[in-house]
Amino acid sequence: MINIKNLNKYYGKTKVLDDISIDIKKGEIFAIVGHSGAGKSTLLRCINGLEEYSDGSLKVNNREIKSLNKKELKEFRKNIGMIFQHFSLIQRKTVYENVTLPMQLWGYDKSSIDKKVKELLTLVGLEQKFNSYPKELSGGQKQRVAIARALTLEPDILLSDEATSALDPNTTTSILNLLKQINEKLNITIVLVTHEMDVVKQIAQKALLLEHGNIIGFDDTEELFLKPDKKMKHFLGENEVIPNNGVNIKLYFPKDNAYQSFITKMARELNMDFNIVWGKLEEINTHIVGNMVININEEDKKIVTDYIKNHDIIWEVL
Ligand SMILES: Nc1ncnc2c1ncn2[C@@H]1O[C@H](COP(=O)(O)OP(=O)(O)OP(=O)(O)O)[C@@H](O)[C@H]1O
Repeated sequence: MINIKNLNKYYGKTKVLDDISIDIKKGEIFAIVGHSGAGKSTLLRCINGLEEYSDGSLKVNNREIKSLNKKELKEFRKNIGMIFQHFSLIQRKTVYENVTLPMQLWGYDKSSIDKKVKELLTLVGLEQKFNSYPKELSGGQKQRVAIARALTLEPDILLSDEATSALDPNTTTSILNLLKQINEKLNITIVLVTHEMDVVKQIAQKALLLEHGNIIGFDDTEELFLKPDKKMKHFLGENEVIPNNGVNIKLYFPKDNAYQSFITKMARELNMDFNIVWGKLEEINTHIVGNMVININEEDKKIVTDYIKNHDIIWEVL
């Protein structure tokens, strides 16, 4: 659905996107992640045609964005909804009026606007707030209004630029659940920009990690977090503290495997005690994944690694 190949983007002489190649499939929830200044918003703006790109290709539904003329671009953007960190609502208009705006601009008739707006405000759980003004709403409710407004023109794609960054953790989760529901119910592809790893873990099926405009990771979310490579670990600022003596073996528990009592079974069958020196279990994209580091004596290395090799476990000696 969105195919990006060897995309470069400069501001003046500064390269802010460097050789980006990714494919985003229809119906996917895709996260673009990175620290401040990584180029996330720039990439998002290239996808909706708000920003020109220097070279490379960016196709949405098989159409090259940079070859669209003004009129085609306007039509193209109709197919893309967008939500922002600070909601971008008009303060002097009611919730209902805010949501009607895109349809009014496109000249829809009053009765279809009314039908659509009521339907969407119900979908986002704001049927009691039609006549409220933005200042009377909580942050989460404001984002719900913005989501309803972004869906009025029935887009295929919803772009979210840090849409939960101004919200507390519980409200963030409720907005992410709403986005998931929209993705499933309306089959809308969602591309979200965020600097929050928790957001990625909660919602994204696939993620792109950007650093200074370069791709440093691009994979299924579980894979990225389950077995992070050196760059990813550095990115997450995460390092296990492990003993200097003996042998440290790291075991990875992929989804659906995390609760298996592998370590206790191994201890029993090998009649050996292990020191568990580091471990983590977490929920990523509704699956539990995790890893654990055990410390063993040097002389037990062969018997333990032989045992692990005979089981369906991802592992490494650190
Ligand atoms: N209009 C512009 N003109 C010149 N430089 C720009 C412009 N917009 C962004 N940049 C630069 O491009 C780089 C990427 O910016 P971008 O906003 O895409 O990063 P980001 O990852 O979204 O960061 P943040 O999370 O802080 O919004 C930064 O170095 C920024 O200073």
